[in-house]
Amino acid sequence: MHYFIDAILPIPLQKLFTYRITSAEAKFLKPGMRVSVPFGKSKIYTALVYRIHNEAPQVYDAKDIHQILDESVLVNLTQLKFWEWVAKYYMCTLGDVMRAALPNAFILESETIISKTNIELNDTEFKDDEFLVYEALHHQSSLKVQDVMNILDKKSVLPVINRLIEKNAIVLHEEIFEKYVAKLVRYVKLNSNFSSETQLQNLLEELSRAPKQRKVLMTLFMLSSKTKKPIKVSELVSESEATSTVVKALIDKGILEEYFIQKDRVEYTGGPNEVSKHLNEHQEKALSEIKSEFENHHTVLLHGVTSSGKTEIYVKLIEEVLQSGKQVLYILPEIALTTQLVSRLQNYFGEKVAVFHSRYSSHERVEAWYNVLNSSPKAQIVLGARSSIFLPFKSLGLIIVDEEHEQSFKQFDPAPRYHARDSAIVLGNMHNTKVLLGSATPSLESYFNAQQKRYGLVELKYRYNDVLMPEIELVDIKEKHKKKLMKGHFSDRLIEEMTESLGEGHQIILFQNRRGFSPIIECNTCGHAPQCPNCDVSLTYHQYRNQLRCHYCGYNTAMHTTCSACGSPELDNKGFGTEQIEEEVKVLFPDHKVARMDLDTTRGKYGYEKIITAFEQQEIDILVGTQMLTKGLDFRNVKLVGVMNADNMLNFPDFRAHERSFQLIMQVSGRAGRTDKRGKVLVQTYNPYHNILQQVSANNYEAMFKEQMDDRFNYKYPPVYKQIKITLKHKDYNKVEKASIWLGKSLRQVFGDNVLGPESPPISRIRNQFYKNILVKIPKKQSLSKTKEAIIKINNSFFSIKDFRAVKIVLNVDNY
Ligand SMILES: Nc1ncnc2c1ncn2[C@@H]1O[C@H](COP(=O)(O)OP(=O)(O)OP(=O)(O)O)[C@@H](O)[C@H]1O
Ligand SMILES: [Zn+2]
Repeated sequence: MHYFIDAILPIPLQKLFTYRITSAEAKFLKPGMRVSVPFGKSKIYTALVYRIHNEAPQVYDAKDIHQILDESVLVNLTQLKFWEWVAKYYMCTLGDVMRAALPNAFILESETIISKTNIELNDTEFKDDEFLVYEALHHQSSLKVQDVMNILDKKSVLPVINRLIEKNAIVLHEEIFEKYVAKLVRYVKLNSNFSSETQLQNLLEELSRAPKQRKVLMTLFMLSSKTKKPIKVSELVSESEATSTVVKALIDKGILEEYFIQKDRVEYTGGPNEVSKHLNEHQEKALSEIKSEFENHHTVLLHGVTSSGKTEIYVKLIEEVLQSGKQVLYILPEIALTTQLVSRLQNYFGEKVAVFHSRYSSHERVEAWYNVLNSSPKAQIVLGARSSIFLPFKSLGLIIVDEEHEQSFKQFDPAPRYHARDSAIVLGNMHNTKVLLGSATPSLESYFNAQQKRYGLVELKYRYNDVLMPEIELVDIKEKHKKKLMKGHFSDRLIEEMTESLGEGHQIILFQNRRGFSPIIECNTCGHAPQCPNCDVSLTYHQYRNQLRCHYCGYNTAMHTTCSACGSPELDNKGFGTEQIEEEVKVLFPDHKVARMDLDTTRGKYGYEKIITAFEQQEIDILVGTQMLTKGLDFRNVKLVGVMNADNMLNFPDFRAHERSFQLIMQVSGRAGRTDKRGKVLVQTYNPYHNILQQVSANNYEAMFKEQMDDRFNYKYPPVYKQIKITLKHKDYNKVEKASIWLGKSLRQVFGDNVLGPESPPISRIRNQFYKNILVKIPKKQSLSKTKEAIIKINNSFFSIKDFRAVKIVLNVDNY
């Protein structure tokens, strides 16, 4: 009898590949183990065993596998089932999913580049073959897998490489990552030897001969009685008018004790092993509602206003799950922005929290994988970005999707183009586990699902501490321009409020949407932006054709010379960025420190952490930023938030622009007044009567939801219709045009008017490839899987046309 495996290769192959194995290998191998296999003429890949069987392939001779790479299963059966769902739902291959799911270090291939780490290791730690490779890396900076084969004069080198990775001796080229170490601040306190009355008396007596030291000590007592916060050395020195030598003398004598805390991880907490907070009555009620909703629903949406203390509720739920010995998956939109949350959870759960993110080194990711796989106590709570849904969970007890409305849960490129929230819900189903979605501004689709009773819904309307929601004031900048009350992009009202806030020692956040750079035409006089007559979106300016175009239906018109609303000739390609705002702030408030948080300033390794920490430590008075600022950050001293221009968000050419604007403004407003005093938000706009802004200032999510849903019904957009976007790419414009017309026609024959396009996207050429988009809208009652089957069938006929074969097609399911 012959034995074979079907294997998943980490490349986009439509079918699994079959390899021959020996009967001994067949006994040992299980689905979910890795093997290395030859592919093509000379390539070697890491593949994953999917099925073991006795059926020889019909059309080719199966090759032998090279080598077995695992001693036990690396990917469990539930994961394989989940991969299958992802591949089917998002219309990609299992190889695509494998590549997204496994840390790179697990899928070595012949092209992988290997280099040495900076860690010097002892020669005795290596086996002979490992040493040869390690040695070679001292003479040349990097090696390919093929080089390693030559060095060792054998083909099966992946196990050697794997062992070297485990020993931290080598890394794969893409990843060199260091952990951020926050700047340490030096503090002092009285040594605990002097805690009793008498000891203290004796000490003061003793110090009567050292008046300077005595003064420092008395100052320390004075400061400690005034505040509960730790006392900084620098503060003590300046308050007691002493020198740091005097303080040092006291430390050397063992009278004072110096200590360090990472400033960004402390203050309001009692150290690393805090117990979870006592919930207030609203939180308590929400918690019990969540539990009762879970009795009838697999997924529950927690709609809790900003700063209502949702995180503390999650903590209570996590505690319960941990007691049952199960694992918790807590996913967040962008881990880099959530240092704050990591430390909050670590305060409560210490080592049990594992963080998983693509920016971590291969070693760390491999370690996290094994910890989860083995249900190690070190990874009972996995806090991660979207890719953490692919970890090898054995017994999930709860999935939390925080800030569920965030767009960054969706992966746009490369395949699998999955949405981590939606996939997490499916994952939860497979594990028979509850899923909690949380947000202050839920996505329309989740709220819609809650209304349809598919999800349970729990509302939490009060901020923790009963602080009122920030007061929102709309500032009409059209009016201000007319009355000459603008300085640059700042209205007199904003300057007034900023001055007052700074005077009181509070911090300020100024929000300017990154998308301000998008090519939208806006009238300088009335703020009107030309709209598409067929769709609910603004038209986009295409410079090279001097046209206004709609991205959705292809409507186009020559660029207007005057505003179609007010007739003014002052049409402007709007878009000012954070940088410009920062410059203006420097001129307006030269005595205050301003910083900027956007893609440019956070690029470095510790970009985000540095800025967030500096803002927390109040080294920055005014922080200017993009939507990065809006995500779940918890600052204590911010009282004022300024939204520089609401219009460029509202006019963004996307059917979700209004929903997004509401979410962004509500979220950034939510950063104000989180402690005791009510915060204030100023929203500058040309159009204060815009419904979205009215809904924002009334904090009326339900009204926004209702109105937007009406639009979605009328224009057949999600969540009412589903949609699949099909993108065609080729370097020859005529070819892609012809191909897209053919495809559009064929799709229309099946789906009729629910096909939009083909249409050139606003950036129609990227890296010398021309793009065309086709959108397929899918009514609720039309079967999604049948729709996909039809699309695949049409695609197959497409590729059977010789002329089109070189055109690349990208399918994006739920492309929003
Ligand atoms: N029960 C509680 N006891 C003490 N402090 C609490 C409690 N609940 C919340 N807080 C504090 O209130 C602040 C806001 O809570 P949290 O960050 O959990 O709100 P949130 O609902 O997640 O907000 P957002 O949606 O804006 O991220 C935090 O500093 C938190 O520590
Ligand atoms: Zn249109």
